[in-house]
Amino acid sequence: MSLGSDDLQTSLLQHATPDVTLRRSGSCAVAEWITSVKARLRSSKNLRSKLIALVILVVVTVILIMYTCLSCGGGTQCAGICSFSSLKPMKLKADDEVTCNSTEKAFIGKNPAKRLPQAIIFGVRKAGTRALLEFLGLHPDIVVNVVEQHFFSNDVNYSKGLEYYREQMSASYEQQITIEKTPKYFIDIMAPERIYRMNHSVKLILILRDPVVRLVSAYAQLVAKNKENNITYPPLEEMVLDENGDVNLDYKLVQVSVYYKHIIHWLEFFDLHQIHIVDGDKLITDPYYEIYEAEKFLGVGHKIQRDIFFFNKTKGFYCVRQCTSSTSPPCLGETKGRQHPPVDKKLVEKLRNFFEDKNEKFFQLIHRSFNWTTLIV
Ligand SMILES: Nc1ncnc2c1ncn2[C@@H]1O[C@H](COP(=O)(O)OS(=O)(=O)O)[C@@H](OP(=O)(O)O)[C@H]1O
Repeated sequence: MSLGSDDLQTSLLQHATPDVTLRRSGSCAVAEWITSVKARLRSSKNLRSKLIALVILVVVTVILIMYTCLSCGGGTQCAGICSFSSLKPMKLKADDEVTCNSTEKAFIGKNPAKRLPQAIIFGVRKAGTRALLEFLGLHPDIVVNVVEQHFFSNDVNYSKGLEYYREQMSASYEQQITIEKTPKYFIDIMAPERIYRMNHSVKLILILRDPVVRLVSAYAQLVAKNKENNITYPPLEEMVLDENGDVNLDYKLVQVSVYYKHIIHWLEFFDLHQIHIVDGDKLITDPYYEIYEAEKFLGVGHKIQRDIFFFNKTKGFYCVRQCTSSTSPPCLGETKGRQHPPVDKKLVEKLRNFFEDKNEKFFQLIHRSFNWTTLIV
């Protein structure tokens, strides 16, 4: 059937009702509409009407895509055509000059009070726990406790009771959640049970990093701390290997990196779905993605936008344009992102071999695996 120019335009305009169509039956109706318009295009012999039809088709398709993306608001359901706008990792502009845009949280909430944390970042030390906490603290519905409490991992603190613990928390409003972080909890044998007793449905967050890189990071911290007191800390090789040249399991830094031994205790008390795992190596390269995943786990809305983060060349890490208080700087302090000492390749290989089966055991327990074989130490 051939349609005249006006007929074709009228017909196309009649079909150009994206709003109604979309609301009626979503993306299927949109696809149907596009197909029907394409069919009419094909059947028209008149060049002018074909051109007009094509222009209308393009304009309406663009409007439809914009409408769909705006109405899905950047959530997971937006993956696909809308992912360009929110989810895909995007390289951000390097920016060394940015200062922190101090926006004290303008809370409008009910019943300000100190509350026990509904979520705890319980480890792992040197995996990025501070960055994670600080970034989550940008969310208007999250209140973070900046001081590590060591409440569940320290008998003296624990004996002071939950009221004492609650008193240590920052005040929050009813709709907000409070988060505490103490990396030591992960390796503490008593912490899982004690936390379970406080709240068995607490949300737990565990940030992980390649165990070898983590070990070297912890070692760099010890070297730096000792240097402050004019003490020379022994070379890594000396600490990490025993007299036979095998990896020294008595060295605390090695023990912490044997993740499976620690997680076993947590899984005695908590379901895996209660533990959200953050990839600490990815938090360094793409903080937005990891924070977005944590927002989903915590059940707070998606508020921490990609453009809050910027890469600071001098620091070598992502920093934030927005900060929780007028005194907080955009980047984490100098104890975060230290220069690691050079480590002999053979030692790295030995450590990687040592951790291989231990990592495998850990992956089986958490039903997830990480590529911890290639990162530069
Ligand atoms: N954005 C940003 N800025 C600075 N540092 C960052 C960031 N994201 C992750 N990291 C990594 O965090 C590592 C320190 O981990 P923690 O905060 O868990 O350390 S601690 O256990 O609280 O001492 C720290 O380890 P080192 O690089 O070895 O110092 C960083 O690599």
